[in-house]
Amino acid sequence: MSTAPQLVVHRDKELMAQAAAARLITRIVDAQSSRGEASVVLTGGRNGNGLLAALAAAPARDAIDWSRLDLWWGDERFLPEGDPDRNVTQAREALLDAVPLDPRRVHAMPASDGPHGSDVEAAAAAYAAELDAAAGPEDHGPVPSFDVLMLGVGPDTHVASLFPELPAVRETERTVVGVHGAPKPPPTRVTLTLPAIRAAREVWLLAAGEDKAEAAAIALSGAGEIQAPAAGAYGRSRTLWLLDAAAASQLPRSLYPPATA
Ligand SMILES: O=C1O[C@H](COP(=O)(O)O)[C@@H](O)[C@H](O)[C@H]1O
Repeated sequence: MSTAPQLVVHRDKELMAQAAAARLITRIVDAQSSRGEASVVLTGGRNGNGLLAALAAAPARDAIDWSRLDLWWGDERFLPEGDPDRNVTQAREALLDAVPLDPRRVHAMPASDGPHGSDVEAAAAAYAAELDAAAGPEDHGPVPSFDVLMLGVGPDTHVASLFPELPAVRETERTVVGVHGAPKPPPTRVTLTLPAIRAAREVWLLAAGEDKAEAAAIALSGAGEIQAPAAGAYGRSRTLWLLDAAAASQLPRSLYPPATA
């Protein structure tokens, strides 16, 4: 069942990143208090990395028990380990290297020079198997019920590496697939599919900057998920769009909240 998107609009991208980081800290701490652990799916891109940098700078980050946090990725650029364009490399730089995570709980997607070599389908299948192994009987299928799954929204409405009209966004069975011919470099990627994304309790879509305004307006105005993948990303309990004023500037009046914070 889809949850209707809720919108929060902040003054600018810096404030959006700080507020989203504060929100994430609270969500992780709450999950760890009630279940003893938490799981979060990270996104790449400017907004996702901005959030991680804000989290690194937030004194309240110490409220998180980093050793009881599972980190997963929504997508990865299929490049060699340590490549500066890999989402995990950027996340390590922005935050992960500065906090005491349990390395066994950091579930990076395979690199193109890893055990599967350049076989992106094998890499995707391996990540799907890792997710399946982490899912428990209380989960709703072969993917854990992530507490929060974050997605940066691309200017073309892509989320994770689900680009408009490409086969990956049409996938209804597999939880992770290889992507060929992505319009944004690099062309070869690994991505969670929409069914895997929808296993999350909460899905947060991040959109800051003028170049995201059209995408946000299209995705939030009833577009189909094949043409606008962001429109198909929702969580089981909550779907939250975190925007800055520039990204919200083309939203229809009926959607735009009365006040910005
Ligand atoms: O390539 C990617 O792009 C999107 C959006 O990135 P942005 O820089 O336009 O915010 C990102 O969500 C995805 O994880 C990444 O691989």
